[in-house]
Amino acid sequence: MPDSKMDETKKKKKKTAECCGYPISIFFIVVNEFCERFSYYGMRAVLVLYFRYFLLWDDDLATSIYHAFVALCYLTPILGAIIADSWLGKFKTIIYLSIVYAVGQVVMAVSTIHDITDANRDGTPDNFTLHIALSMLGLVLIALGTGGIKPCVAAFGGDQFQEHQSRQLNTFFSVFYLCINAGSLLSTLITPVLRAQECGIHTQQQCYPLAFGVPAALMVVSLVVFIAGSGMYTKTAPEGNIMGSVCKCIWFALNNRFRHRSDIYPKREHWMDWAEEKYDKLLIAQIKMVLKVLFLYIPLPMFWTLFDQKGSRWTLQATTMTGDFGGFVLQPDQMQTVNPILILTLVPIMDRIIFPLIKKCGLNFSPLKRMTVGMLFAATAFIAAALVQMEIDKTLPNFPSSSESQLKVVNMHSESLIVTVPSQEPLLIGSFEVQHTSKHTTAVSHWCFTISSHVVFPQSSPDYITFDQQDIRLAFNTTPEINKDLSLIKGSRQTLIIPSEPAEMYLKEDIKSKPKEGKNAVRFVNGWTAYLNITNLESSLQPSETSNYTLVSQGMRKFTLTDGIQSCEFSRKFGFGSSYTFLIPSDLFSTDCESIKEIEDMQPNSVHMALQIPQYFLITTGEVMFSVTGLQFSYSQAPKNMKSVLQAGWLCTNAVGNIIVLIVAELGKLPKQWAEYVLFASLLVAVSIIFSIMAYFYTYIDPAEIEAEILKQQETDPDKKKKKETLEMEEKENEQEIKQTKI
Ligand SMILES: C[C@H](N)C(=O)N[C@@H](CC(=O)O)C(=O)O
Repeated sequence: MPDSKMDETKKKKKKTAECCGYPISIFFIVVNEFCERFSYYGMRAVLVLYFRYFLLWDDDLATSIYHAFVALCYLTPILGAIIADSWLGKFKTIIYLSIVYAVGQVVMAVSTIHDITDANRDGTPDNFTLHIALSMLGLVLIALGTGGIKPCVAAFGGDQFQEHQSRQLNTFFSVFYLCINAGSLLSTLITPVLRAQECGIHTQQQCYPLAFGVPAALMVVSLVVFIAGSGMYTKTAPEGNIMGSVCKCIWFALNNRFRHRSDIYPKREHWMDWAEEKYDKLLIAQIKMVLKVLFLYIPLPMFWTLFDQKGSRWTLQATTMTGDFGGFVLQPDQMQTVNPILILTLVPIMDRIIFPLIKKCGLNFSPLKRMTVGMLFAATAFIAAALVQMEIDKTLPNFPSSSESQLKVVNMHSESLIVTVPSQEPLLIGSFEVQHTSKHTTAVSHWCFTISSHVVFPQSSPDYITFDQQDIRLAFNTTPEINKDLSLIKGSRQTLIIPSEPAEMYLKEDIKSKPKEGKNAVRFVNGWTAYLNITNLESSLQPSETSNYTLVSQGMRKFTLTDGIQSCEFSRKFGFGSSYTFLIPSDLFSTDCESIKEIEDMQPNSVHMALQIPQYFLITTGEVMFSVTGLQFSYSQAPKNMKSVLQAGWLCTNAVGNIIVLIVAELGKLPKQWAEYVLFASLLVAVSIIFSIMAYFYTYIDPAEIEAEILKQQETDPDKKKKKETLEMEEKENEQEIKQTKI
């Protein structure tokens, strides 16, 4: 069937398939967008944690790859726009690229199954290279898919409406944006919960396969829903390679200008006017409009640089905070849901109340002014993030620098000990065994089997003595006196365990950074006379032995201790990000585990995640003013046939923003995280000042009006054909000149 006939048939179908004035096909597109955004944001919500804790990359690498991925997602729309406009049309482009997208999500989910390479069944993958390769392949396919379909889906939705449905068309775009945020909200809530589950074939680990698998399934659903609506869509044929024409026209203008660089040629008003010899006045005027807007876009990436750090730096910040909201516990990666929640509430509030109110006050809050204010809001969000970071830093332990070592002493011996530490007063270390007596209260307070914070060491953190030399000698007042030479590890925290037999004292390395994902690190020192099995520990503990740290989640945790004959249960409630050493006494079973004592190696996170809400509020207000306005501005200032070109250009500002994060984070490595936040805020303030100056000189246009005027002029322009002929003649003359010069 010829194309025109096919379109007619579709339109006829569409007329019958309407509901409340809307084409029914819109339902499929809106549901498709909801599922696709669920898939994209769900995967993105757990991505940085997957890099950090599954692939074991450090914060900087995890953040860099995350932003490189987001940048790629916003670069590929150009490709999608070209494919749709000049080759496949929107419908086929959406289908083919959605298949690529779904395959990418499945590959990504497979890459997170630790069991596929965990031959020794220790819970960690044996072949990280395979997992990295698979996940990178998955991410490239996802970026190609999500970015490729992005400029097509909304436009395809718009194509479904007929001229008399312009009111419904506007509502469609609002509903479309709400669907994006509803999908984002649900997935950002759900996928972190799925990730926090434990699953696995050989060992139980964080359930990344489920957290990535559900978004993959949603992408398949999205594709199926889109195909299901196939019979109802209005499918417009590809319009031709508009991007290609634009590039050729610009290239010709530049070339022609260069050839006529001599002063003998009269100047033209605009450098694009040098394309007049060959190209339509209309196309030239359209390109001028687009270039004017693209020029304004130059400072915009800085906004996205800050905006997209919600998913990386801010999520990592949340892992050092507490998410206990009383009735429920929020995971660090779930904090990102605050953004879509606020979007769903702020968009109507801004549109219905704030902007009309500003208009009523007689203020001209033009789109470009709104965007400038949006940038300033984003900058203040980062100042808020810096203030929160300063609060967090106050609660972080005083970790040793790379030239220092820290030491703590645990006395499991039955007597108090006096230890002489280099360049310190002799210290009394109360015995763990005699702790319930008042024997040791003279030198130390409370249950002090470690060197107490009450003994003043100006340079040490609580319970740790900090040394700036590696080799130290400790002297203990035992008979005969024990002298212990220790070689401390630089930049590390260690505990000297003095067992019931002091001569067998040994060093054990302590945790030296906050436990991952807001979990708690716990270990046990066995003061019981026989070996002990403890739930959650990898192996049984020999007498006087200290276990390695094991990670436990927030909440009430129960440990069962057994020596094979007797057993008892020990329960404790944990917060976020703490670390404890539990000391098991020799009267363990007679006290039913109650005599177990704890040393706090690291205090739990105490700064509440709710403190991140102001920064989320500020950045989302910025987003509504900047992003939503920017989209409308790009649409309203673009000529009819170049709306997708400008959309792709707009999305590109987001890509560049993410590339800037990579560069600034790598080049400007600042020792303090709060300083990096302040740096980003300052950069955005500087950029928003530049943007406001550029905006001041911008004149708003009505592209349709300009286009209509040019078309009218062209109709009465007899020179048009003549100009083309002159140009061809000139070109021939030039070629001949070149040939003659060569001869
Ligand atoms: C979830 C965000 N608040 C949002 O609305 N994002 C939009 C715009 C964008 O980031 O490109 C989307 O995902 O399309």
